[in-house]
Amino acid sequence: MKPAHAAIYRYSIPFVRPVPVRQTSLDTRDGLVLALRSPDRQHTGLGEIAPLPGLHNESLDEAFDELAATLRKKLPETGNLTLLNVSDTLEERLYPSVRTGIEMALLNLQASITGQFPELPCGPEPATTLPLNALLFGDNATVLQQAEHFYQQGYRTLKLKVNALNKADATGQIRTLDRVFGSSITLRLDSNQSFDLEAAIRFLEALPKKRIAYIEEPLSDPQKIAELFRRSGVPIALDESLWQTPDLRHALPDECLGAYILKPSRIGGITATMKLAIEAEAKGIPAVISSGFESGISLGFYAKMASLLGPNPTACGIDTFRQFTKDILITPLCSQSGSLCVESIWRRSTAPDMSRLTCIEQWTL
Ligand SMILES: O=C(O)CCC(=O)c1ccccc1C(=O)O
Ligand SMILES: [Mg+2]
Repeated sequence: MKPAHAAIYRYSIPFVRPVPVRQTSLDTRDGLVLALRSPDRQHTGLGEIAPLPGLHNESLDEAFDELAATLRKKLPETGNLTLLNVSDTLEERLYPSVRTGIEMALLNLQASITGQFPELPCGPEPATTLPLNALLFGDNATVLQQAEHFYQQGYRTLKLKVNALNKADATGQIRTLDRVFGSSITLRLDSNQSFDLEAAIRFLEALPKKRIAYIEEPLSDPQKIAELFRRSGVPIALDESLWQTPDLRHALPDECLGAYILKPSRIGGITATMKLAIEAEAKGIPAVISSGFESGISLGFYAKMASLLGPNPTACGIDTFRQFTKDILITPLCSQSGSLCVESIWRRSTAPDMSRLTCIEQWTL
């Protein structure tokens, strides 16, 4: 299989409301879509390259330059691609967002040609539906309103953004959610490395701990994660640490780890993410496929990835499609009873509304 034509498109989608990332907040999501086409142009494979300010180090322009340079050097002839070998077809030093987009496009092109998405070699039975965690952020009234809305829709896993700077609000929000929904929900917290150790301990001590599955990246100094677990008993999920300090996970006792949060475009590709997911599950740690506010093109693909991990997946962090006023797909993604139907969501993700994409460069490879 060898792509013969390539095109790079650009998109810009407004968020429904400003989305907080690290120190700032964003009004629009900007990204690139790579389309690889077969020699007869009958088949197209799409991949998305969308570094997020505050999450990625590379800018969109830097990603574009590297992507264009990679395409100019020609993509290699490839045999039977799987999620575990697609990475071998590319050179090692690529930005994580660029690697993810090219791997996604190659796998989607092969899936279009063969008529089916490649399964994992010797993998478990795939899931057909995928539960999601609803994302909660904002002031007290907004968080409760959102939680009630999602609960009515069928969501049972809620992920709340908490920040050391307004921990009193977060504490109140979590206690309210516990009082209103009790044991019918599971709460996940994400502090994006905002607490120091002592503040995190005090924060967690004041919470209904039995309701909390884990806290993602509680500490500005992740080296103290084991101590935080020892002193609080709350399992810790790794997100930023997985790429900032990749060896840290091996130094932590398995029982302290609540999950690996896996954002392919930040981890550095489809293969790298699947390998980490398989590592986590082998240790009995949930692998939560998550996203960095990418478009439906990535989210449909990530749904496929998550489904390949087994028939009973943990709730995924790809509910972010609802943060867009209008996605770039012909048929936007939607959930049913708080879950995604994997096959139909992936099919939707392969059909963009071309009027929302601007072509910026194309090649015959
Ligand atoms: O995991 C989810 O449910 C949504 C994704 C999410 O929270 C996120 C989105 C963009 C940047 C960082 C993060 C994060 O998990 O920290
Ligand atoms: Mg996180």
